[in-house]
Amino acid sequence: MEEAGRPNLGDFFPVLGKLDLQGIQRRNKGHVGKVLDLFGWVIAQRLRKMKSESYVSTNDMLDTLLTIGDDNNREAQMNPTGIKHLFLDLFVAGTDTTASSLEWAMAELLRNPDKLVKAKNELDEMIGKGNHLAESDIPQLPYLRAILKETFRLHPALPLLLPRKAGADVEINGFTVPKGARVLLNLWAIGRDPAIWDDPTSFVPERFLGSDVDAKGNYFELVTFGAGRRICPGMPLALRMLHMMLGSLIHWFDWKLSDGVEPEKLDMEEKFGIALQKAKPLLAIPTPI
Ligand code: HEM
Repeated sequence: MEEAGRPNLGDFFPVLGKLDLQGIQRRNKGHVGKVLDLFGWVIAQRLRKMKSESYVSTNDMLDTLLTIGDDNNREAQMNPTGIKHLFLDLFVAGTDTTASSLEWAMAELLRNPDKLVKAKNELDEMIGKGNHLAESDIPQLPYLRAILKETFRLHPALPLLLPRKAGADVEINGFTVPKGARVLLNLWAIGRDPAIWDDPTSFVPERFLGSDVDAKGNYFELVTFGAGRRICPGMPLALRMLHMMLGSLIHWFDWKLSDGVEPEKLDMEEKFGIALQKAKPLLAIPTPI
């Protein structure tokens, strides 16, 4: 992901694109090749196991896709090469985005201990100390949901979404976007626009309490996962995972920053790249409750 997000001269001067002067495409091919080899190995192992008579299906995603591949009556066919590339897509799109959103949420809570206490109290009240958080609890946890929305607003995992290309000349607000132009949507700036948000640089989950705004593509001020027919297909999984992981981290541990860092001094600098990551990884110490 880091390599793919490096500023590439070819993006600014398309005529230089094919020359790959910085070697970005060459290095990316190498990284992608390694990941594809790894998935290829996993698929080959599974196919070998599936041939054995004693094999009991796990019904996981790989088993399901391989079974679809065997079914000639289906319209959509999946062969191991297709599965390998599908896994690459999901792996690239789903790991850094989810991990960095969780890291930013934890960093904001450690920088704002009063919000952390509020989230902990909500979990204690709704789930009860010592009880595990379940997916079905998420609708009963408005403050936890508000924390994630506020994290998406300030720290969108893909701050410029994914690049688009105008299919035709389009006029928007008096500006002409010519056919073929690359269009980037600056979600980071929208999330901090004082014309839309009060006190935009502060972490205030409360702004989402009692508000209908969510990040599922219906409110253009918060399109963390994009919108429309190319909206992130991993959104339902990402939202479930993030609520479950963040809620469990808050519910099961007391947290403090390492090396005695004062909350207000926590470094929140961002690193340049496709995915918005913390420049300095968050160092925090959990104590089981
Ligand atoms: C916090 C977590 C995530 C965020 C913020 C996020 C955000 C996005 C965004 C903004 C897009 C581009 C949408 C557009 O073009 O308008 C996208 C595309 C995509 N995401 Fe996610 N995503 C996340 C997690 C995941 C997960 C967990 C998966 C899969 C396991 C996933 C799979 C994909 C794929 C395959 C695409 C490309 C879809 C296409 O080209 O049509 N994402 N995501």
